[in-house]
Amino acid sequence: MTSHRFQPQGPLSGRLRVPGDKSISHRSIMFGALAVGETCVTGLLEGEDVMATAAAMRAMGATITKQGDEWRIHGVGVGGLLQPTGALDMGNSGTSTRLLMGLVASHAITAAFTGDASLSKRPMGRVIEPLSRMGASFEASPGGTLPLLMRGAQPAVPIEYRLPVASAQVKSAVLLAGLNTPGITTVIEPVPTRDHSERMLRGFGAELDVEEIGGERIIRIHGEAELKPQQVVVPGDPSSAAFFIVAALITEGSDLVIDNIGLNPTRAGLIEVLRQMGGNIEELDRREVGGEPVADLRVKHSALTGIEVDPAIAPSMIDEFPVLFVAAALAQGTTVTSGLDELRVKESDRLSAMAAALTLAGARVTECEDGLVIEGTGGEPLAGTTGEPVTTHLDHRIAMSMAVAGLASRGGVEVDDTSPIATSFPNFMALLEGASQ
Ligand SMILES: O=C(O)C1=C[C@@H](OP(=O)(O)O)[C@@H](O)[C@H](O)C1
Ligand SMILES: C=C(OP(=O)(O)O)C(=O)O
Repeated sequence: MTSHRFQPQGPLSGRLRVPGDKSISHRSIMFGALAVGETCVTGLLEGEDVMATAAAMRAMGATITKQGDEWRIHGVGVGGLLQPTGALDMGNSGTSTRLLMGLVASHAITAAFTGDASLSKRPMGRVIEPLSRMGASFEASPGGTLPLLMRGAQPAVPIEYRLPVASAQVKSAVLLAGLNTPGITTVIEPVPTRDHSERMLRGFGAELDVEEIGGERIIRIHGEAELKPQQVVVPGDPSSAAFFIVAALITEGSDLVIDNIGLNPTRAGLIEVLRQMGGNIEELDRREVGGEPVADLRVKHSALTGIEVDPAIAPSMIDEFPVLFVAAALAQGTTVTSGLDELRVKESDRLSAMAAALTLAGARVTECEDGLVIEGTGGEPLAGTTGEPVTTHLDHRIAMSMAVAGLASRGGVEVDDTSPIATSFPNFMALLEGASQ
């Protein structure tokens, strides 16, 4: 555990660049490892979560190396994954676990999945259920958690699966299992979630179609696919940029440009909500990078007003709520959020963790069953923590959100453990320090 006190540090200005998108980075390694030939990836996020995916794909036969700024992946072909000799250690990463369980489900592989204390509490029943229907079998810990052992099915059975939770990880697990399954595997998504798997699988040459009927998305993947190696350019992660967007909005005098941010509509909910609150966020040089819309964002200090956040927007900003709560704590008036049950099953219970942390830092927060209600200060800094530090519960987003709260406090915010930040944003502390110089 490495504790740190985050202090007010003056306006954020100049330009900065955050690391590559975590979701796209995981997928570029997985899909590269299933293509025949060499995939090259630039802008890959070198965080611990993505490295857990890389280690697992190596353990199942792929060759993954870094030369200069470029990652090169020699794939084994769909159906060609090898039996790993040891357990696959997923660290802190839900995305690695659920997507790789999907891949293993349609290979003749038996694999043990393990993870850290946070990941070992997270629900895997949501992927065990559809993957069992496809023929895989499981021995999981009580409650459907890690560690677990799974046996893939060869051949697997194609299914039509309606997602019971809005989850891109569950959607992707079924689609990835479908890659090596004869016939057509169908996922019905009542509420759209991030669509990187669909975009990238198409880019790698899979036959995948998406039909929209009455707001639902019906995604069909043709099995026994052949993936072709690609040149992937990973855009900057909007979920990482979120910390700097909020930091600039709530710190007086700030005028910051964050370069090269992915603005896929299934990820851009936070920007919309912050604009509704009065945030001044300008998109510069909108363009396309690696098949994703991208822009540089210019963010200026703004007087924010509390709002009622429409729960329908939640899937497009699911990882950004912790830092939105910080913005709300500094806004004028009340912010009400609801429909956020999924936040209770992330790296931590993010509703209770943020309610406790913000309260300790002097904010006025009420925790409800499926959201938080926050009375903002109207721009006045929070008091900050005095005695005990805030608890991050092995959750990178709690640590970074409370770092941002520290900037907008009188006495600073003490965070008990900054080490989880390395899972998604290894240079966060250095960038934060540099942004005010
Ligand atoms: O598919 C992905 O890359 C992700 C999906 C989301 O999880 P859920 O599918 O559990 O909502 C998100 O929270 C996670 O950080 C990354
Ligand atoms: C929920 C997250 O990641 P994962 O599910 O991959 O652990 C996150 O990065 O906020």
